[in-house]
Amino acid sequence: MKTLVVDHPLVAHKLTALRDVRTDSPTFRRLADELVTLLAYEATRDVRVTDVTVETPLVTARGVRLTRPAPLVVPILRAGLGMLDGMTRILPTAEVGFLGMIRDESTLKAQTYATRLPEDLSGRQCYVLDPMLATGGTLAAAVRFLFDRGAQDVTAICLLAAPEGIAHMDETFRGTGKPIRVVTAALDERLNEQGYIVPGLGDAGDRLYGVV
Ligand SMILES: O=P(O)(O)OC[C@H]1O[C@H](OP(=O)(O)OP(=O)(O)O)[C@H](O)[C@@H]1O
Ligand SMILES: O=c1cc[nH]c(=O)[nH]1
Ligand SMILES: [Mg+2]
Repeated sequence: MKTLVVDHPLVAHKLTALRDVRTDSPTFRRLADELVTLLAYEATRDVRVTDVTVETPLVTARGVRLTRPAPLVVPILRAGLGMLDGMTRILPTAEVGFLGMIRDESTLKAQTYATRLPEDLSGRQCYVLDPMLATGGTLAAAVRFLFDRGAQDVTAICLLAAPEGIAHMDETFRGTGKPIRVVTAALDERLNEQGYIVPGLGDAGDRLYGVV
C-alpha cells in the first residue's frame, strides 16, 4: 500500500483550523470541503484518461478526457459525507456509492449499517472518502467491499491518519497485490486509549453534524 502525506502550506493551514477546538460546525464543514479538493488534486494524479482531439478556434489539438466508466466515489457515512461535495466538484462525472459504517466505541470494531454500491465494479477506479483513519478497521472493511465487487484500484482520501491505521491497512492487504493508496493531509502521532487520533481533531462526524 502507498501512503501520500500531502505537503502543502494551504493544506497545513486549513488542517490547523480544522483541529482548533474553537472552530464551529459551519466553519468545520467549509474547511473539510476545501481541504478535500486540495487532497483530491493529488489523489487523482493517476485517474485514467483517454487521448482525444479537440477543435480549438485555430487548429485541431491533442488532449485527454476521463476514461469511461468514470471513477466511483464512496463516502463512508456519516463523516465522509462532509467530503463528497468537494470531491465531486473536481470530478463531476464520478458516480457515487455509499457505505454506512460505525465504529463501536467500546470494542473499536466497525459495523456496516448501509451498503449502496454498484454490484459490478470490474475495472473501476474507486475513491473512498473518510476524514479519519484511526485503527483502520473501518477503511479496511470498506476497501474489502470494493475489491470483492471487482474494483481495479482503490484510493482513500483521509483528512487525518494514525500510524496504527496505516499499519493495519498494510498488514490486511499485504501480499494481495491489490493497488491501494491512502492520501492524507497529515500522519498524526498515535491513538489514545479510546482510539482517538492524537493530536487529531476530535470526532469528525460530531464536529460536522453534531453529537447524536
Ligand atoms: O479507523 P477506525 O478506528 O475504524 O475509525 C475511523 C472511523 O470512525 C469515524 O466514524 P464513526 O464510527 O465515528 O461514525 P460517524 O461518521 O457516523 O461519526 C470515522 O469517520 C471513521 O469512519
Ligand atoms: O480521532 C478520531 C478517531 C475516529 N473517529 C473520529 O472521528 N476521530
Ligand atoms: Mg463519529
